[in-house]
This record gives sequence, structure tokens and C-alpha cells, in this order.
Amino acid sequence: MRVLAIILISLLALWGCRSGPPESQPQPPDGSLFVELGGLAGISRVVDGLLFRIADDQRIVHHFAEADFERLRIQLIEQLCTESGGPCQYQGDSMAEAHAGMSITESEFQAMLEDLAAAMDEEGIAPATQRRLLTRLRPLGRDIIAH
Ligand code: HEM
Repeated sequence: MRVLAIILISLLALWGCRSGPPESQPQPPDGSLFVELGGLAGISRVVDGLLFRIADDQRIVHHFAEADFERLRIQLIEQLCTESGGPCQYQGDSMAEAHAGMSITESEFQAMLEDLAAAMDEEGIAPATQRRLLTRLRPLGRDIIAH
């Protein structure tokens, strides 16, 4: 009974990641990256580690002086869940909208990815899995880096 309750709670936590009816969502081609990242719980720990690193990273922290970290945390979790093929659909601002006017440079973008890799290291995520996620995120730079 207790095991059943735990399974039920875990499933509810997964669905808590705002999923719509299946037919309204593009089906992710492969959810294995999401699983390798430790599911929603693993991704949440990685995002927490990333936010701590950003707060300590003199290369980029100035961009976050006015940031709403509560919202950012939720949006990042939702986005990484979506990008890794998990049962979420990112519903935040587009990357172009979210980063408009910030004049983010290529090296600042790179710094953020380094912080993310360090956060994944800390969670014991395998290098191959890290590379898979970073490969999915790199193209977002087109909309994040100022041109
Ligand atoms: C792969 C890299 C990145 C991803 C996936 C990402 C993702 C996001 C997401 C999901 C949001 C929230 C959008 C919303 O509120 O709806 C956001 C906001 C933001 N991002 Fe990024 N971002 C990236 C790179 C960067 C970089 C390199 C910087 C600065 C150096 C940056 C600075 C910010 C700031 C300041 C906000 C607004 C926070 C606020 O006003 O509360 N981001 N980003």
C-alpha cells in the first residue's frame, strides 16, 4: 500500500510539469535523455545547482540583478524537461523574448553552459548524457546571443 502511494505521488509529481492532452503535444522522439538526467527530480537538482553557480559567476551574474529566480527556476526546469524529451511542454517566453535587449555575448552564453555542465557533474551525470543535453541547448544560442 505504501509503495503504491509512493508510486502515485511520483507520477503526480511528473504530471505536475503542466502536460496537456497528448494529442496537443508534439511527441518527443526519445525520452531517454530525460530518464538519464534523473527525470524531473534530477533536472530540478541540476537547475538548483546551475542557479547557485550563476549567482557566484562574475562573468554573468550582473545580467541577473533584477531576475525573478523563483520564476526562472520553474521555467528552466520546464524547459530542460521539454528539451530532454520529458513529459513537459515549455510554456515560458521564447528565448528571443526572454533575452531581448540583454546584449548577451557568445562567451557569456558559453559561461552559462559551463555552469550547467558543472552542475551536472555535481549530480554525477555521465559525460555522454551531459553532451547530449548541451548539444540540444547550443542551437538556442541563435536566439539568446545578441547579434
Ligand atoms: C542555454 C542557455 C540558456 C537557457 C536555456 C536559458 C533559459 C531561460 C529561460 C527559460 C528563461 C525564463 C523565461 C521566462 O521567464 O518565461 C530565461 C530568462 C533569463 N535568462 Fe536565460 N537562458 C540561457 C542563457 C542565458 C544567458 C547566457 C544569460 C545571461 C548571461 C541569461 C540570462 C537570463 C535572464 C537575466 C533572464 C530573465 C530572468 C528574469 O527576468 O526573471 N540566460 N532564460
